[in-house]
Amino acid sequence: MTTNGSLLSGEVNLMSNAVDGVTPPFLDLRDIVIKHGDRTAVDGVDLTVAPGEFLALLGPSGCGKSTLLHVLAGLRRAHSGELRLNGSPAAADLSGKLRVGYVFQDHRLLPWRTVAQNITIAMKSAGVPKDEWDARIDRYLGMLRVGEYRDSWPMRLSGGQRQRVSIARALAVDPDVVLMDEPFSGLDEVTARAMRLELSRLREVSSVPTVFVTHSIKEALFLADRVVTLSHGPARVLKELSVSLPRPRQYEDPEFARLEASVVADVLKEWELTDAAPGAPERRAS
Ligand SMILES: Nc1ncnc2c1ncn2[C@@H]1O[C@H](COP(=O)(O)OP(=O)(O)OP(=O)(O)O)[C@@H](O)[C@H]1O
Repeated sequence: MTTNGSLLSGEVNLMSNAVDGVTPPFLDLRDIVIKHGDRTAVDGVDLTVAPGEFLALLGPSGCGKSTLLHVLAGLRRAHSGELRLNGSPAAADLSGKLRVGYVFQDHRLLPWRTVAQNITIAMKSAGVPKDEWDARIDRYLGMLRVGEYRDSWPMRLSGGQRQRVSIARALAVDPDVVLMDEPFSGLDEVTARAMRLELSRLREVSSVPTVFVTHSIKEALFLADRVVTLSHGPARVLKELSVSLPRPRQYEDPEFARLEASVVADVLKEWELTDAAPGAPERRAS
């Protein structure tokens, strides 16, 4: 780590860099600090994502989850810290080093393009060969059960259907990593539950490493292999929890309820004790 806020850059080897049979994390972030101007948004976060892992980043509104995701997406540089990709040092700026499938809170489909055209635009900019476009559109829309809307305008779809299309668009670029920023928080609870189930089902056929940002404890426990709980802003890691319950998970399962209660106890204690407003410039002394 350099002292001027930027990181040492290095060759990025996207192939596995296993040493002595031990596969390194796909992504390995150490002591990452991210600032907006002179305000610290992420304050020394350590985070790993294993190959094929579904990781949930759980934190309260404004704590810095999206900011962290933006660094993973290569949209923003870390101020300081160490970042590794498959065991090899990577620069603070991941831009162009990973093919990212990004799913936003809102669908971000262009209303003047059909569903298929929206997906085509993403594939084109990701460099997917043209002769694969049609097959991929059919495959991923089919996988998300919205194949019949291939040639529809986004405005003809429900909110849940639009989010299905935006997930299909993210997968169609054959991403190295999928980043999802509260993709179901704009949906009603019934639709959100259906979408979580859909995503859980998708994991059976797709093992792209995924980082899923949420402030919903239920959602994190329903979906993730591992839940990383963040503090009030500026974000610090409070706790990590591996979730080994079989899928699809049941909210009413006593073990699910027990895990939920333990996370609630952890986060409420921290979040309630923090009287600083979200995004306050400095973290509380602990
Ligand atoms: N471009 C920016 N310039 C200045 N401050 C910013 C910028 N983007 C975010 N922030 C601030 O950084 C802090 C973290 O924001 P961020 O969007 O990462 O939080 P979040 O946990 O994703 O919030 P939410 O769950 O509400 O989406 C907030 O205080 C926010 O106001």
